[in-house]
Amino acid sequence: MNPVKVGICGLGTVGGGTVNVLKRNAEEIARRAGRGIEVVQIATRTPKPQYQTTGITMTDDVFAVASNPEIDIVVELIGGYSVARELVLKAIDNGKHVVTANKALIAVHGNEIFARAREKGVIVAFEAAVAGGIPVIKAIREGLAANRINWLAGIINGTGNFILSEMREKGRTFEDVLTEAQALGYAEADPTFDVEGIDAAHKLTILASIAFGIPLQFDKAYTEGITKLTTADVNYAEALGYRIKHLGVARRTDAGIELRVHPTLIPADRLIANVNGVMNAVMVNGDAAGSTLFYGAGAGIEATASAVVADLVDVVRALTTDPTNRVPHLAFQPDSLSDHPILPITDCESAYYLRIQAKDRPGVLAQVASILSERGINIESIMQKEVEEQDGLVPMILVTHRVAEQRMNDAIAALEALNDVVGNVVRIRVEQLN
Ligand SMILES: NC(=O)c1ccc[n+]([C@@H]2O[C@H](COP(=O)([O-])OP(=O)(O)OC[C@H]3O[C@@H](n4cnc5c(N)ncnc54)[C@H](O)[C@@H]3O)[C@@H](O)[C@H]2O)c1
Ligand SMILES: N[C@@H](CCO)C(=O)O
Ligand code: NA
Repeated sequence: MNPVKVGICGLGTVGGGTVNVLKRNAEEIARRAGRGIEVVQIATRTPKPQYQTTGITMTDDVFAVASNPEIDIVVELIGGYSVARELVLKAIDNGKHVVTANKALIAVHGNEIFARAREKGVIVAFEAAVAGGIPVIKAIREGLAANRINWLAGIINGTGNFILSEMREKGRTFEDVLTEAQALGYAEADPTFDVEGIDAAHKLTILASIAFGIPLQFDKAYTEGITKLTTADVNYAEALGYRIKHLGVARRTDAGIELRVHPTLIPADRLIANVNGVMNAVMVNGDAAGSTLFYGAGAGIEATASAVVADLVDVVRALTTDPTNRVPHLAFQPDSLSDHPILPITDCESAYYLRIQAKDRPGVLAQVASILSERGINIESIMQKEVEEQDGLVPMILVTHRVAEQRMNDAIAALEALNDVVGNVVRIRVEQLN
């Protein structure tokens, strides 16, 4: 099948990431989508030579993309309200599907845009608009579709959370961290959107609509930023067992829906209180599922591109006439499954915690170390109890670097064969998960 043709408007942080991810993972993406996804045109005012655009038509006119008869899907990544609105409406009028990362646009003009899209029978997808790379829109819309959602609460601005985390952990100044967030591409074109809570309110507005089935009502959201927070309050909160986080909260009550963004004290031992840096997290409480928590990078080049490309895959799948291709049972199209082998455990790699019961004699440690080093196993840390346990045995605790299981099996057999080692070596695998 021919690839689906895509036009991208905006080659900044997210646009550049999208071009990169589409190119790097082209084959994997086509195996999932059922067709290739080809970028044929990019509109930008600021061409970026670092992105590979060979074979792609470049223009500075976003409306040329919306009118290009070759293009099936327009990706809006220019940001802002007015040109983006015109662009998206024009693309829809021309029968194109739209993918956007623009939460300001959806929160403020979404009702109008969706109505127009319904008239024209096209899809408008916006996973990247909320919490960057976290697929939270999909999770609420599809995964939690059975639930009456009671409330949701989230850290939904990466820049703000990055600033608060760096100020608390490293004592850096607000301005210093904001400048870094801008350099990393996290911040909005106007960073007051981030630090005054406007961006979070845009996202919360979208989440509330998806959670409760209400029209988008950004103008009703209460918005308070982080600019008035002081180090003193951060420290007092800490002393009381709390962390201060900038939260968006949407809660259903008998009287109506609470829609509010503001700094909030959260007990320090809650998972969401430990979400730091550019990471975002959204907690959703539904009557059937209870509380679920979605965590991941809330901003940044490829994290956001991940959500944009996922929306592209969704649109491509929706275009197929075969319903089984739209939701492939194993996420990849059935004729695209690969024969990559599953490894036997002996070929699997991990780090290891080892506990060795050794006789309290000089030279045992050297013997243990040489058995491991002969097999290329590096020791990360070692702990030997000073005091003898019963029977003159001293436990020796080691943590190793990653190594294939077979090699560790050989090493353990050699360790157990040492005269000064008694009984079996206890092994527990270690995963750093970072
Ligand atoms: N940066 C992030 O981490 C992130 C995450 C999620 C969502 N978003 C959203 O994605 C969108 C893009 O953000 P970004 O960070 O990539 O912005 P950016 O400023 O890095 O890039 C915007 C690009 O659009 C181009 N552009 C803007 N107006 C144009 C016009 N009228 N004609 C032609 N080109 C135009 C600019 O030249 C630039 O290449 C915004 O809506 C933003 O809110 C960003
Ligand atoms: N400026 C936004 C980008 C992601 O939406 C943030 O920092 O969260
Ligand atoms: Na998302």
